[in-house]
Amino acid sequence: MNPEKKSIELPEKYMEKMRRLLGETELKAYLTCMEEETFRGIRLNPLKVTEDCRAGVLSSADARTEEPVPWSDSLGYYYEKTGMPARHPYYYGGLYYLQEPSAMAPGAILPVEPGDRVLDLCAAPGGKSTQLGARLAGSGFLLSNDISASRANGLLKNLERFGIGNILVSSEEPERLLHNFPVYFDKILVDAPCSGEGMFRREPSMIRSWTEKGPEHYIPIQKELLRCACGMLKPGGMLLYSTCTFAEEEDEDNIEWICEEIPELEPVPVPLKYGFVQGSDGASIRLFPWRLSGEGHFLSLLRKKGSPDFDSRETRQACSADMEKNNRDFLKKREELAGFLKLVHRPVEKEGYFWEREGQVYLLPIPREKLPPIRFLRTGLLLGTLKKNRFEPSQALAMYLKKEEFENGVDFPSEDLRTVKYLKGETVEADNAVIWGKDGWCLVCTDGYPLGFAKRSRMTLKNKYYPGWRWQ
Ligand SMILES: C[S@@+](CC[C@H](N)C(=O)[O-])C[C@H]1O[C@@H](n2cnc3c(N)ncnc32)[C@H](O)[C@@H]1O
Repeated sequence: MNPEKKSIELPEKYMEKMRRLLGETELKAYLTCMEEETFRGIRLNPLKVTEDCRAGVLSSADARTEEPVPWSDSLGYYYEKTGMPARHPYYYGGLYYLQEPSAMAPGAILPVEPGDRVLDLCAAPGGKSTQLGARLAGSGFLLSNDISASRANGLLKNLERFGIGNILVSSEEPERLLHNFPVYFDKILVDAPCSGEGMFRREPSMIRSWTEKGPEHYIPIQKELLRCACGMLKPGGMLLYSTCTFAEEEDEDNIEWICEEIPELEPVPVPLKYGFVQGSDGASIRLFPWRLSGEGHFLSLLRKKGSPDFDSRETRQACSADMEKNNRDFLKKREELAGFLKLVHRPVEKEGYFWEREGQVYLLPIPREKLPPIRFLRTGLLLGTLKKNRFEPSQALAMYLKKEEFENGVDFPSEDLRTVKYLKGETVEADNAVIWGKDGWCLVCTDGYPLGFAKRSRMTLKNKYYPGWRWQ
């Protein structure tokens, strides 16, 4: 499958460890596979890609349709080294995310359901958050956090590009999150920073950083992440801990430690399918690159004993009455927004709470009073900005909508040069074959998938695509 050979030198200390973990035969298989080409994958966005257009999207993304990533909920596909899925307008339309195939497992195995409160504690750049957010299908919400503010910016862009509106994005210390969200979440992912042993083939620079900062550097960080995350988990809730390292001291040993610290936690065995290898605790799993088509990951699923609260239906009914009142009052005060929403053929006023801060209007997934004082990069879906007597819609709103959900639009074929021109920020001219509606705000699409907004005057489209999102 991977004919190209490459040579990777591994530190002796690491080799000894792997020999102990694997034994001679498996070690040989490991070393052989380290000379082969790395696996590359894309994961489709189920919020945008329907069954009937799946084949077309995959072929545009240069993906191999005959071989889905087995553990990816039928959303992941492989592509060859020569493929360039990030150089297609569909990538800009949020139709898929580029993700190493083994990294698709945690987001597929954590059993997220619509309506859940989900926390992704170490979320940037958003591979797993985009997956978890899509699984919520617009109901419940996802708090995506990363301690690095610069990385969290990229995370936000990826979530917005995927069209996920029910998000909170923060850049906070886990301890501070714990203080503000004790015993709060139904599902939590801790995709911890680690020594990265599973990434050595894909990113050989990780080998050097392993010799400088090996497992010992990461263990205390991982324990702290687990301690805080478990404190935020509700009884009956599930937590998935994952790393991209094979080191037992960062993997099973941490799980054993947290289960001793918090006796209400119990490991939930992950089914041994697809070539997964059982961890030494009998419940967790490893993905090894010589056993399956992926680079390497460790996963452990934990459950907090006790029953989930069953008041959620009542709470939701009360919430929807509050939401209606909040939004009615808001629209009375903000006629510019009310006027703009006449162009939107989707009941956004039933999908969250309108809230304004410094001229920006958001659709919050939870009432404003429930937002704790933490460092948010984003609170819900940014709908747009209130200017003097007018409302300017955001890029995030364009990505949230479907083509038919906006009154005025233009739809360029993806191979039409005007599509890339639009993505580069240029003014483009439309024609009668591709445009509908009237002058004013216009949703620019490609093959039926929204890319952003433009301001239309006759056939001229003044570009409103965000500069930070442009085609490079
Ligand atoms: C393995 S990466 C996460 C990858 C991400 N889950 C994805 O799928 O795209 C680990 C992340 O943890 C973040 N991180 C490191 N220490 C942290 C801490 N104490 N709290 C929160 N995030 C942390 C890093 O900035 C890094 O982005």
